[in-house]
Amino acid sequence: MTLTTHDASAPAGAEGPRTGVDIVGLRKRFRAPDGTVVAAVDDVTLHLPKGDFCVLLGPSGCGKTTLLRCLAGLEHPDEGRITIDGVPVFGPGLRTVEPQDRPVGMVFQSYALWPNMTVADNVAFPLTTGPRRERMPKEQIRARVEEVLKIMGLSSHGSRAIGQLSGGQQQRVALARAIVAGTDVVLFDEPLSNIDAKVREILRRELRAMQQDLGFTAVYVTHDQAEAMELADQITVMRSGRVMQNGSARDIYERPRNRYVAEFIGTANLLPVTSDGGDARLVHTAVGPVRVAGPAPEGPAGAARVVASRAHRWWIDTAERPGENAWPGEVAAAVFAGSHTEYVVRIGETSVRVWAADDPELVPGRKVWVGVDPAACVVVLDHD
Ligand SMILES: Nc1ncnc2c1ncn2[C@@H]1O[C@H](COP(=O)(O)OP(=O)(O)OP(=O)(O)O)[C@@H](O)[C@H]1O
Repeated sequence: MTLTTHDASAPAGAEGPRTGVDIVGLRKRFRAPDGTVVAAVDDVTLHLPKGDFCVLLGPSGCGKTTLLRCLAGLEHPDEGRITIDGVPVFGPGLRTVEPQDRPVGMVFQSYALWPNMTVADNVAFPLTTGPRRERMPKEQIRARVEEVLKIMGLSSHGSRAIGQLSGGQQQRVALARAIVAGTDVVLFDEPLSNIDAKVREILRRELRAMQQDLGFTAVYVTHDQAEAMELADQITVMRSGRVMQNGSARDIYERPRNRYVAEFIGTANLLPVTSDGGDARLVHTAVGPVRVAGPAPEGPAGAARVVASRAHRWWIDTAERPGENAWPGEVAAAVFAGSHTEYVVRIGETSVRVWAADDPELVPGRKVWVGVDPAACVVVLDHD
């Protein structure tokens, strides 16, 4: 990465082969104080394409930070291989490459800035320490620091002390420091979670624009699905150290692989499949047959499956509307959520959630018809 903006007119291949980050069979276990062993990263194989914004997403404890720290060299994996932009940094028979020698920048949740140094000195730090020390003359460092401070909107703050900045500004300094050395990969560990909601939104948009402009590969850890959806070219959903699904935000949202992914991202109705019958596109559930779309799900024959559909793809009507994927029901609850109202509707013993425009007639006890577009119904595995 250079600190000029990305030249979209450059001929294909002018930047060399597209590599990015390759992780193969990576494992990292920890021993807890009580002696139990935790598989924080459990046989992870993953390709993070060069120039993409890749998000590692999952609940607390799923291993996303440990995986990121393995990439940074801050954690020593037990097994596997890591290659960053064609450079093997960890693998069998390989001398482990130390964090400062890896071609990565890193931004932490806690900013990790030097409080006694000025903004400019913090940003210059990666250029004045480690192996680059001899290579860059002072004047060039000053010019480079000015360039990144400008990108981050901090041009007039170079001589300030860190303590004189707001949280959002401090994180901008940390971002500037991560990109100053021109590394092609920048690792982010929940960088916006200490920043208040409004500033977080702005920084998120700026970060995405800056990443696209400069063209670096971003690997970004978060537990916030909205943040993941907004930022990512590729989302990796993790659970208990393992990758549950890897794909674009749209893939993950519209074609979740299993119940876990469907429930972790967005609001889904999950109807257990009681039998497939003969037609892969018409499955049987407790509410009756459901017409579904999409490819047949992976997994062994006979594995438990559920039909997943998003709450906003359902409709609700006080008029009778019999037909395919339509059922009579009764409103059990209505919760006003601003942009929509969530109606909980009982269909026999089963409850579904329907997100629809607020309607004062739809009160608990009201008889209604609900239904869902078959194109919005996919069959997914009930378990991992
Ligand atoms: N140094 C350590 N010693 C022992 N166990 C650890 C250590 N670091 C992480 N773990 C355990 O490994 C698992 C994964 O932790 P990790 O911090 O990678 O998860 P995470 O998904 O990033 O969670 P969070 O969002 O809370 O940071 C957890 O069970 C955690 O308790």
